[in-house]
Amino acid sequence: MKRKVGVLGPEGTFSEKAARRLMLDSDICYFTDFDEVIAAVERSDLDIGVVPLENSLEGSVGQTLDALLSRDVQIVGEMNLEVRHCLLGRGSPEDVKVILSHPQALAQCRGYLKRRFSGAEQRTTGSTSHAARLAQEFPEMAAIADAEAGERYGLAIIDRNVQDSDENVTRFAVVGRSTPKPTGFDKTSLAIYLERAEAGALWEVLGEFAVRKINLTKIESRPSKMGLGDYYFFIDLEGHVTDPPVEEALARIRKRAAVTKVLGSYPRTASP
Ligand SMILES: O=C(O)C(=O)C[C@]1(C(=O)O)C=C[C@@H](O)C=C1
Repeated sequence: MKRKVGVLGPEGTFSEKAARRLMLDSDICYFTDFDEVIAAVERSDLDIGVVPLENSLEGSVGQTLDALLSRDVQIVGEMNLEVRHCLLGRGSPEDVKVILSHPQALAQCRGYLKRRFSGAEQRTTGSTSHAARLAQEFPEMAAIADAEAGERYGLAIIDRNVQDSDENVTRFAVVGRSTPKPTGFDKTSLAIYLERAEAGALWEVLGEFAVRKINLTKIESRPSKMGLGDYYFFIDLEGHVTDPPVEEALARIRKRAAVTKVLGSYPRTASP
């Protein structure tokens, strides 16, 4: 039986592109946002979901991090996708009065939009392909989306490669329900909450990794939503949660931190 894979819809999103690159033989199901995808994995309505985690120009995707933290799922894989945006529409550039896209995509093209379309109104949509579907209906609207979404919705390419840098890479998480076995080339993602952030608390947590020569590939803070200045720390490290040094470090950190949640331990991609 084909695996049921959930992504942001409608057809033609970058999330779908990432999912198809990873799993050729699958049934793709479309959802309105990343939390919906992750919730469907949690309910076992899906085998897996593919959601964006972070982008090289715009940073983390907050909704994905929040859903991974609050829901009972595991990251089971990751993949990096080069994101090339096009300006798509039915008319010529002079006809464009409104530019539509997902907030992440508009932000990745901020410089271009300011330079070339400072007079146009920008409106956010649920996804890049949703923008393309809307632009199909209104000639004064143009969408920032993938060239393939343009083909699917019958739009012309007004401009190609409109992202602000060619180094525009989005890292996607593959989300499932159980932890993959160690491969010897793994990554572990954690969320840590230090209730009483005393002086040196974060330093002590990081020290547990440093003394065991565990390499961290990412650390960032995200609001706990319990008050201004109160944060969760999201940490990625090289290694599997069953590797003895990682296990030891986590056992020590659990004594110190109010929350230590393993978001997943999964094979890491060779590219950074
Ligand atoms: O709207 C889409 O096409 C998506 O899959 C979402 C998304 C994102 O939120 O990061 C995915 C990749 C790009 O970074 C831009 C948009």
